[in-house]
Amino acid sequence: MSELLEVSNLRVSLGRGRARTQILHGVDLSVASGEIVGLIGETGSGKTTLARTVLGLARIDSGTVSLGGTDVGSIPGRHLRAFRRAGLAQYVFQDPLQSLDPQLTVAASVGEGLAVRGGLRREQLSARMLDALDLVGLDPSFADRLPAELSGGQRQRVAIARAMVLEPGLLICDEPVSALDAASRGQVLELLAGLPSVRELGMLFISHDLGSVASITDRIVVLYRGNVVESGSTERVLNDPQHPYTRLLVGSAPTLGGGAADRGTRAQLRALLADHT
Ligand SMILES: Nc1ncnc2c1ncn2[C@@H]1O[C@H](COP(=O)(O)OP(=O)(O)OP(=O)(O)O)[C@@H](O)[C@H]1O
Repeated sequence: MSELLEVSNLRVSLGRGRARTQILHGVDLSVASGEIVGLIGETGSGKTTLARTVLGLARIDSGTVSLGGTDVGSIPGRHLRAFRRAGLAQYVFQDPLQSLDPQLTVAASVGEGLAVRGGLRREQLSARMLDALDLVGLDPSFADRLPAELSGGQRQRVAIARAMVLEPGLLICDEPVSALDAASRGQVLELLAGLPSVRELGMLFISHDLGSVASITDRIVVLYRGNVVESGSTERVLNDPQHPYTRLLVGSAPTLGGGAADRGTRAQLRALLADHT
């Protein structure tokens, strides 16, 4: 497996003037083609900021982000749009309605990125769009529907098709199943888990839900207040967490044997955490 994404000692600040705050404090992370890496951490730990930086949407203070061999931080501002349009990394949001225009049919939504990129004839565009629908398990009859006519799970499939049609090397999924009901959640997770074996793809899977993370990732990176406090194989991190914060997360996860850490234990871990950060 070759490294697709290589993040090294990344520091990023957000906000302006006096409100400017450092969010990422020297983050290291990599994703190889063919693997699914889970990025976990509580609200505000910097997961989305990291994802946005990879997409060229946040300015880098120092450190590097290399995506498919391109140094994202050194792309001149005037070329960033072209970089994003090339679609080497694609983003799947928690709420598919964020990426789907309610006025556009499924066909128009899925084909939009390709149309903007240009260079394809109408029939080629249509064939690629149908191919992407097939990839996510939707038959051609969905092409003429509007988002309002779809279930939550079907909408998320369309959002995934819209990303995959651009043949990205990296798919960043930010809480992709947390807005779905339990049945659709399982189906969409199964779909995502299978993508790297049918397309040349690496995936960064961001989630609070350790149950989902456990079911589809190869490796896990744990982010705490903008620092990577632990990383390793999914099995090792979940079965033998080393850092107190990871122990707290794993112990509190209902889907992993729920609340294994009782209140007393959590209080102890929180105290430990205070010493470790
Ligand atoms: N534009 C901004 N200006 C200043 N601070 C910001 C800005 N956007 C986000 N932040 C802050 O950066 C921190 C990290 O936010 P981020 O969204 O990356 O966290 P997260 O781990 O993805 O959280 P969540 O799980 O809730 O999505 C938070 O404290 C947030 O308040």
